[in-house]
Amino acid sequence: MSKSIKFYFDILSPYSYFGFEGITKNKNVWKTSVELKPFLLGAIIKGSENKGMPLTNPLKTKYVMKDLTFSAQYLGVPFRVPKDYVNLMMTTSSVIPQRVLVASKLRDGEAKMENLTKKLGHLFWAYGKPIFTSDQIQEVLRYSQVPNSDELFKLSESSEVKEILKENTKEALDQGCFGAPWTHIVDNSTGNVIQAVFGSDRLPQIAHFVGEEFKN
Ligand SMILES: N[C@@H](CCC(=O)N[C@@H](CS)C(=O)NCC(=O)O)C(=O)O
Repeated sequence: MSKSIKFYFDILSPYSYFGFEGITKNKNVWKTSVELKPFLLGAIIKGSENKGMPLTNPLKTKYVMKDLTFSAQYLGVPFRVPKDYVNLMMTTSSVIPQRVLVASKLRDGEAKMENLTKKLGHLFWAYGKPIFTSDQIQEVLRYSQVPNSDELFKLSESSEVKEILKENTKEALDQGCFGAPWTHIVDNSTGNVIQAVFGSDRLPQIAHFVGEEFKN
């Protein structure tokens, strides 16, 4: 059976950052096609009524703070736990950068969106540069030398882009999504999702399931 992969991610999610780095490192040598889909973690948490977010439980919070560094070191991904991490995660919306990524995919295609996601991911998760407000993202787009960045930002505010982001989020929610990153393995002959998977740490299993090798 021929299969393909859809990888849903949110730049505000550190595990999405790890998963994005992991899957993009491998996908170019895979026969299996991988589509990268920005979605909105906040809407996923709300839509799935996930009250068990790690950061609402002190023991889980303590665990996650260590697990992040532990995972980043294992994966060889540059990473620093941001200052005031818990508060940041609870109060920040990623809707602006996520719309910019949808706009980038729409205007410039998947490969350019992949590059931009990596840039944003590194700037925020490795260097602590904020990317969440209109001003912050516009500055970063200019600094990253994205062509016609003002036009791209304008496109990110269009109803077309807003709808795509909502649609991506709904696609995941419809398959039982409650967190990020989230992956669908699709049967190409029917278009049906045959397996939906939570977490960056499941990438080796996903690769195995589609008959590919996963390298860290
Ligand atoms: N073990 C997973 C953890 C992923 C994770 O905790 N993701 C957070 C967002 S950064 C989440 O969606 N949590 C929801 C939950 O745990 O219910 C991994 O290594 O990727």
